[in-house]
Parts: sequence; C-alpha cells; structure tokens
Amino acid sequence: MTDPRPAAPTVLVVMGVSGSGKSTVAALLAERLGWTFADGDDFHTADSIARMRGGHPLDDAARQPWLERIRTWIDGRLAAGENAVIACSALKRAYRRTLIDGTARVRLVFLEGSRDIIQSRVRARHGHFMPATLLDSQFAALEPPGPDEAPITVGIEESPDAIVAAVAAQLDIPADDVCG
Ligand SMILES: Nc1ncnc2c1ncn2[C@@H]1O[C@H](COP(=O)(O)OP(=O)(O)O)[C@@H](O)[C@H]1O
Ligand SMILES: O=C(O)[C@H](O)[C@@H](O)[C@H](O)[C@H](O)COP(=O)(O)O
Repeated sequence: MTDPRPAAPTVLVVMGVSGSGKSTVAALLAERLGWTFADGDDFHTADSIARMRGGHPLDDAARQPWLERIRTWIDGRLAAGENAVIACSALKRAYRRTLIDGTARVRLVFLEGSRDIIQSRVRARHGHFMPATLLDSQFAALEPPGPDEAPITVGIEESPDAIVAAVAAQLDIPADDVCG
C-alpha cells in the first residue's frame, strides 16, 4: 500500500516584506524540523547592502543575480537530497519564478502582515542594515503569491513559535518529527 501522507517538501522559501519575520521564522522552523537553514540576506553583495543601508531600494537588475545565487543554493540542497529552509523576500512573481521554476519540491511560506505591525517591529529592530524607511518600497513591490503558487500563508500577529506550528501543521509533517 502506498503511504497516504504527502512527501515533505524539500526546500521551503519563507517570503514576505522586510520585517515580516522571515529570518526569525525560517531559522526556528529549520531548527524544529532539523533542516538546513540559510538567510537570503547573506547572499547580497556588499554594494546591495550599502545601497539598502543608504535608504535606496534594490531594483530588478540588482536583485536578479542575488536571486540566481539563492536558486543555486536551492538547487544544491535538492541535488544533495537535503531538506532546507531559506528566508528570502521573493517579493515579485517573476523573482519567485527565478527561485522555483522547474523545481517540484519547493514550497513557498508567505508571512502576511499589516504595514503597522511590521513597521513597529522594524523600528524596534537594531543592528540590521535595512532601514524602516524602505518599507513603503517593499509593500509597493510585493505581489502576494496567488493560489496557483500554492503558498502556505500565515499571519504574523502570533509568536514565532505559533507561526512555526501553523506552518508545520500545513506541511503534513508528523508531529513527532517537529521538535518542541
Ligand atoms: N512573530 C513575531 N512576533 C514578534 N516579533 C517578531 C516576530 N517575528 C519577528 N519578530 C521581530 O521582528 C523583527 C523583524 O523580524 P525579522 O525576522 O528580522 O524579519 P525579516 O527577516 O523579514 O526582515 C525582529 O526584531 C524580530 O525579532
Ligand atoms: O529585494 C530586496 O529589496 C531585499 O532583498 C529585501 O527584500 C530583503 O528582505 C533584504 O534582504 C532586507 O532584509 P530583511 O528582509 O531581513 O529586512
């Protein structure tokens, strides 16, 4: 008899605007699942970081090579048969195509929240290159994933623990495999 449980996705891309909690949630999710973790922030060039730190949003041309480096990382995990979680804003549908097209075992996790709550979290966050003033440009660029992209969408109002539990519940991963 075949196992009725769907196979676990191999790579989760935790997406959303700056400050939506990608790094926090993706790291915790990876820890709970025992999966490899990476942060898309670490794939930016020094030039791009300086640009954002200076209050200037990245454009498509600046983002494209960054997305391709992340895609290469995703492909590497898939080739190794490794389960992984990566935090990456992936704001536009075209960016997600770069990350995902042709890879059956990648799943989007979309962190959805109001501008007010995200702004208050970004303002309270210290030691990060991304200024709160770039939030408008992040929301302007955001194209929320459509139903055809089959995202796992979760609100960000609850604690990171609760968000991780909500994602895991939608992954059809047995509770025993998710460490508390
Ligand atoms: N669910 C949450 N509840 C409260 N604070 C959160 C939550 N998720 C993230 N944070 C805090 O909000 C800020 C932004 O989160 P972060 O993970 O850096 O977002 P992103 O990676 O999307 O920019 C951080 O200071 C983080 O500690
Ligand atoms: O494409 C972009 O504009 C940036 O990549 C941005 O979306 C990304 O999220 C940054 O890395 C900011 O870092 P945080 O998301 O951690 O604030």
